[in-house]
Amino acid sequence: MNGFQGYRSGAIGSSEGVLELWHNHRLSILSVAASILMLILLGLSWFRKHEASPVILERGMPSTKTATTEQPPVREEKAVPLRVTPKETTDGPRRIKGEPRKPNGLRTVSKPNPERRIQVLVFYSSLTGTTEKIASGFLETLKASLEEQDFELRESILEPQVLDLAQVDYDEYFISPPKPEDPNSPVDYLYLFLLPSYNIDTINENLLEHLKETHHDFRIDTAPLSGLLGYSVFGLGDREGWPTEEDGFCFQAKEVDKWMAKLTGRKRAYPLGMGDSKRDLTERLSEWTDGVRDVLKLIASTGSLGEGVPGSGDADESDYEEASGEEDDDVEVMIDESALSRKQKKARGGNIDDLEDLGRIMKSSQDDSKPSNKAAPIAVDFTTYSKRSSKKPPQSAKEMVPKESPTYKSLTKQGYSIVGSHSGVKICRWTKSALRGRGSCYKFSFYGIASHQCMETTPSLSCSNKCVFCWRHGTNPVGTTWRWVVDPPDLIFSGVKAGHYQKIKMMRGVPGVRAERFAEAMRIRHCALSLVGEPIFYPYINEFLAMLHGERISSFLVCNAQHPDQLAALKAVTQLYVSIDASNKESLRKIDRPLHRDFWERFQRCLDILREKRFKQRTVFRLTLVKGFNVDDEVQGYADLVEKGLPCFVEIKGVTYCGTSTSAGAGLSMANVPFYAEVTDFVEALDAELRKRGLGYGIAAEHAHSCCVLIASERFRVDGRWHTRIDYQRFFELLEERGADGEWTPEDYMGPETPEWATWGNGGFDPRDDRVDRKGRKIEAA
Ligand SMILES: Cc1cc2nc3c(=O)[nH]c(=O)nc-3n(C[C@H](O)[C@H](O)[C@H](O)COP(=O)(O)O)c2cc1C
Ligand code: SF4
Repeated sequence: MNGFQGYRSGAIGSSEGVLELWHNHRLSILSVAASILMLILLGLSWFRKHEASPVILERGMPSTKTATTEQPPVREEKAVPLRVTPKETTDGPRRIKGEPRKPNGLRTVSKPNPERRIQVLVFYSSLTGTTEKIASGFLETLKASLEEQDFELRESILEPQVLDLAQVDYDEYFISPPKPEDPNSPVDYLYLFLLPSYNIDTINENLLEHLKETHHDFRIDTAPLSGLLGYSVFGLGDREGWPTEEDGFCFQAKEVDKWMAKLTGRKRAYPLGMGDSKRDLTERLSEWTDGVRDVLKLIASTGSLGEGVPGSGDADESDYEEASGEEDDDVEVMIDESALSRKQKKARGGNIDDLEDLGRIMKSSQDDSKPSNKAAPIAVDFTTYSKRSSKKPPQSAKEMVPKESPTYKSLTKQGYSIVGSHSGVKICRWTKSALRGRGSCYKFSFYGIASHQCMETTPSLSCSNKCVFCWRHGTNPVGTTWRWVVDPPDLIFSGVKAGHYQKIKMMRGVPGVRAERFAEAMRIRHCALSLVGEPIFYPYINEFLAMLHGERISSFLVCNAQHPDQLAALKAVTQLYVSIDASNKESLRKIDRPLHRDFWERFQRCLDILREKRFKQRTVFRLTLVKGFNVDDEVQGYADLVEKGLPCFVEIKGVTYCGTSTSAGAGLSMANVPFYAEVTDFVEALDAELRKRGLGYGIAAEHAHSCCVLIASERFRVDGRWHTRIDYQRFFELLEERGADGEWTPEDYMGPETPEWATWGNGGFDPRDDRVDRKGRKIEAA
């Protein structure tokens, strides 16, 4: 036991003893004297404690008796209010809970203070010597990488130090940040931990006990280490003895990470890393080291951890899932579309012919006075004009989503980054989930897409439908023609990538994000062109696709079956989707609310085109089931459409309800969301109908978690086993060998067998991940 533990329990015990004396005993001269003596001792211990926490006092931390409404200001961040909880009972100590305010989900980016130096402290513990060796190697790597930095950066970072947790005085480092030796030369600290796990009593237990006690100590702030610049933990373990995290793999590193999050007020600088000392330690450690190095550079150049989604450190480190405003991305969510602006309504009545007449010269409407961090828009008019109309083309075009428009505000509020004037990128719920080891979307189960390496984007936020289940929140531009300035594809490509990476980086401090997945996420491998809007509306979609493929990023493109000419002209994509939202004209009109008068003919033509493409590309029908709209009595109709288009796959998915007050405006409610059993009933009926017609389809896979089932053509069944996954490597090889117009078939890049857990009847949840409910609580396998 270390000296500190004795000291703490003694102090608290004394206070209770004194109270008892006062309240429960008749006073004798002796007891009064003893009490006075104890009060003096208690006072001294208070004094000692506060003296040991100079940063807290300096920053105006209130004592329990002098509660103020101020929180100590964290360096370069605003002072934050303290929440004072009312006394719950008349006895017991008064508790004051201080929590750093969540600054709108973002950490402030500030300027470094040239006066201050950064000190990296590497704490480690080691029983059998592995971590000790690792720690000194890590120190050398860190020092060497600092040597490579430019002079200014080097100057601001002091030589990193390694500290053995068996030797350090916890009071010195884990009640408040250490005091600098020279008060005139202030130092800010970054704590790094290299920690093996032991299921026996070791120094790790003492450390954890200390961290917990500090957090729960009513006399000091719950986050007394918030003065640190940040912290990060790397755990060492052994999968041979402790194969999974549930079995205890690296459990103490996880605990230290959790308690440090609370004590620092969510200053997790980099996700928790974990390595198996017998297998992947070197690889995992080197990923974590790279990440930590980048963060250190960021701190040295900006003075803070930069932008970040709030991490952890809430009172209960609750594995908090951002519930507010978080929808299932890439799943259909019901939103009120009735709130179209008058302008938009007017636009609907305007030109409604298709984009056929490309290539007229257009006068860019770019406002020169605007700060331009983007390349100039392409001076080409892609507007289509009615053949019947004698109207002259307009001489200028506007931006689709100008910065000052309500659409821009609405989209950015929903988490989109707007790139240029008509493109958007957003990280989806599944990307976040995969970063935290909580499962990827159905595209992983079916096609092998790891969600944390997937970018969801669109080069056109505008669309020519107003589907009742669309989640555009009623503000997106709609139109049948491209009436806007066109941004060049390279601008969009670099912009969406930057936007995506920036959003991934903001996940750095979120509890549960795994260092390994975080590192992998910094390389986009897939692109889902399925965000709001209609991607093939963008006149340079083929050029944009070529850029994706050039960086070996696969493309899943979803279109709304309203632009047959663009669909016909589309070059190779990894997987080509057409939304099939209804099986007949009336139903389609009701659900998609298309702007094109000849929407049904366009739809039919798209199916013909898809049929033609089926031996060249992986073609998919995407059905979104909305009860009361497109399910009842439509099985035959859908089977007709499958017979017409003969897609490689049919994805059937229940609509997702986003629960906003605006949903009702589109005439939808929770009652329109089918249960999974209803989805599977429909799938079985459709499957039976397709079999009856001898079309060669079968139910291949499912992802019950997102209410999605996959029917596949027998072309993707080999020796009785489904092969719905994709060989991405082969796809790129084919593209590179034969070009985007080259000849090959979808079977040429058919991937390995669909994993057993993903096949029909097995649920489709990756057993390596943890299933959690919406509150982040773990769901045990049935
Ligand atoms: C007695 C004992 C208990 C251990 N308990 C765990 C454990 O609960 N979880 C884990 O992941 N690894 C466990 N390990 C593995 C060690 O954490 C791992 O070997 C580590 O690399 C040892 O680091 P060190 O040599 O620096 O002490 C245990 C090892 C021993 C010898
Ligand atoms: S495909 Fe990509 S963008 Fe779409 S839900 Fe899955 S991970 Fe998200």
